[in-house]
Amino acid sequence: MVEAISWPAARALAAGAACPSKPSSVPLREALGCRLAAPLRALVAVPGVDVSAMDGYAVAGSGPWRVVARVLAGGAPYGGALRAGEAVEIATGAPVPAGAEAVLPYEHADGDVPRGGPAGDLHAGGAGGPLGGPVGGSVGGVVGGVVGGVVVPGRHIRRRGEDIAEGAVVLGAGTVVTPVTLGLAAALGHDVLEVRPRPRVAVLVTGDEVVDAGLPAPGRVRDAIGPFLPGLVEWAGGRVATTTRLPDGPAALRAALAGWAEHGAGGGWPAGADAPSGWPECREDVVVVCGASSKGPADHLRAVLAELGADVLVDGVAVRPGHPQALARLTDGRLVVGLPGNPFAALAAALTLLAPILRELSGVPAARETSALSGEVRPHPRDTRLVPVRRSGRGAVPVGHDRPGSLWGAALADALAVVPPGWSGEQVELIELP
Ligand SMILES: Nc1nc2c(c(=O)[nH]1)N[C@H]1C(S)=C(S)[C@@H](COP(=O)(O)OP(=O)(O)OC[C@H]3O[C@@H](n4cnc5c(N)ncnc54)[C@H](O)[C@@H]3O)O[C@H]1N2
Ligand code: MOO
Repeated sequence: MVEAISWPAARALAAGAACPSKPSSVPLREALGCRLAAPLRALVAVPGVDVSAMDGYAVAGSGPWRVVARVLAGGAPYGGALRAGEAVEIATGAPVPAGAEAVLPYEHADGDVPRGGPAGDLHAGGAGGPLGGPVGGSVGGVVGGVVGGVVVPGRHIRRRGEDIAEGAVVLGAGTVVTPVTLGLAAALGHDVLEVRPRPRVAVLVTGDEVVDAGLPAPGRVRDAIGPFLPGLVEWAGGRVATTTRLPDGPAALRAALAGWAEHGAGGGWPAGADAPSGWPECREDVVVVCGASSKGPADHLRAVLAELGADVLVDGVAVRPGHPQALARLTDGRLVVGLPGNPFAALAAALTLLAPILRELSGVPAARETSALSGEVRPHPRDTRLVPVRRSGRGAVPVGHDRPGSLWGAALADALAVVPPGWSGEQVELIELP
């Protein structure tokens, strides 16, 4: 057991306690924010065939050209090869017929070309489009008609694989999946991505005085930690799988940490235990316990961890706020993070112990930033202070309202400044807030 270790040591120890998750295939939507576990390859070429880059006419040889067909994106391609002097009316993205040497956009075509919303009508394939006259008619530009103009060979034809060749590696393993990555992956034919999956987090909110909704009665407080954890966990690369309210008392906490499967033999709750209703089987990677971290009569976390034979890795951190935080490993390998009940202290502890664990498990890196600090800051002689700040042209400025029981300052802030013990004005690290 380690007593109140320094803040940097606690953060490093938390990161080192996590074993990175095994790669798995997940549907595109679920991959957002994860790291690619394998390079992303093009399963198809882009474009997949030679296509037109413009709405107009695909032409062969020199003009004028007789319009022999119309080809729409998504419609049947032109069956044969174009011969010199022939053209097909073509939509952007439609396959260019064999033999076509260039595409002549409508607006560069001479002759009796009807006007009026060519692209939209052509894409829609609707009759009444610009060239929507009867097939075989004699108006210039319609099938059977004639168009002229000047073309540059190869112009306005996107060749197969010109943007991305089939089989090309477009992103390396380790890339973080962004919304744009999902679009690219879909364009390249992927339905699933091989990623480091998001670690699953179970949240246990303790405290008989804690209520979930409405105005808290005298002596009660609204849960302010449960509501911020899912977003924080998601931001750090994980996912909150369950949030469970527990009554004060060691039995419920012990049972919840040990898991329903072990304690609910025969489907029942252990005799004498005040069982939380609907407690799901707890098989997440990390369990977060909110409250019960200190030394009061209702603070049972340490005793329960000891009973369960957990390996306590961190027992108190020299940081303000948040010093009663804890980290332990259960015998089945799951990590338990103990957050203090005071909400700003819980946030500080979540950023100290939980976020590094989730980042290590998911492989999603944290932004690193240092800054000058201006305004009044009182360093602590022995402990690191985490101070809510806003960035400004003259450095990070404390926003105040930073009592351990209140999230006001952190809600006004865009980062926490890490003020080391005995700080004397040098640049400080900023931890980004979710
Ligand atoms: N004798 C000592 N007492 C305390 C110490 C200490 O070292 N020795 N440390 C203090 C510090 S610092 C903190 S932080 C708190 C930590 O308390 P616990 O983690 O044991 O949490 P509780 O006692 O249950 O609650 C503390 C405080 O927070 C409120 N609370 C609890 N859960 C929530 C929640 N989900 N949302 C909003 N507020 C919550 C609770 O009502 C209490 O007011 O211990 C100090 N005491
Ligand atoms: O540090 Mo407690 O963690 O002050 O609120």
